[in-house]
Amino acid sequence: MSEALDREVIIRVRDLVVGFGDKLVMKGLDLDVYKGEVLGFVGGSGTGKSVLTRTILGLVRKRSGRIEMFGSDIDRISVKARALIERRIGVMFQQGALFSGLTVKQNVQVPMREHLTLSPRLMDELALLKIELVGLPRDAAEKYPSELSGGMIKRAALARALALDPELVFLDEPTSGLDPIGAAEFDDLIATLQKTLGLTVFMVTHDLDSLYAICDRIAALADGKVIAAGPLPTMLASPHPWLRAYFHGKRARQLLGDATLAEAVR
Ligand SMILES: Nc1ncnc2c1ncn2[C@@H]1O[C@H](COP(=O)(O)OP(=O)(O)OP(=O)(O)O)[C@@H](O)[C@H]1O
Repeated sequence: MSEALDREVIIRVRDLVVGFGDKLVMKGLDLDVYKGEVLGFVGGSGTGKSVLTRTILGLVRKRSGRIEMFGSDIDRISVKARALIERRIGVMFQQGALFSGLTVKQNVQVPMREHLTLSPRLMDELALLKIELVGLPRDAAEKYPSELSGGMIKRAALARALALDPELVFLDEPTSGLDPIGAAEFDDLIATLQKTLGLTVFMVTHDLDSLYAICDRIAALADGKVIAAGPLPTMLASPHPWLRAYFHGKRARQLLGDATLAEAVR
């Protein structure tokens, strides 16, 4: 508790209500994301993980509630202040969402063009740095998304998310569609970048391996609310039926082993 009170909150969501027509997706949701952590955000299919991400990013309109980022209520700041906050954020959407008509380098330069005024040469150098940072070969820079493998597309999308040297990164199912080895390599990349760049990471994922391998805390969404949040042992010990099914199901047992799970709930 005192640890939580001491930590700087980068995203604070309070009493968030979001809906479409007469259907409510968020029903008074609260969430804190702390500076420097990797928060894994889980929930059943269609519970609203993407909607929450998009609402925090200002892409979906909320009905009520408060969203603060970097200490500012995003409804109460000027357009200029909002743009400054956007510069501190990187986003990797599901499936990469690269522009198919642009090369990898040009994709990485999109946020640079939007937010910075740089010479073409400097933009090229910066884009190449980001491309190397995510472990892509230099010659990937001139390739189009259709010429890349699934894993390379993810890396290119991550390079674009890092284009503006963000402090906070949103990753929407970063390892989906990758084979287990590719997914583990991508987890390692995220963990390394998070440590070396001091990033705060908000990661929506279905991938139990990622949760175990790289998340400092996990938050679970069900019925429009965060039903539990904390480090893995806290989540494993939760009596909530959805969490028990999720963390103690067959796949979890294969990953963690029965002994670890039994230890966690003792
Ligand atoms: N623009 C929209 N208009 C109407 N309903 C929407 C819209 N966007 C999302 N929804 C609905 O909101 C709910 C939550 O969707 P969301 O995509 O956030 O789920 P999710 O938890 O990310 O699911 P998954 O894990 O399958 O990606 C779903 O019922 C979806 O149909």
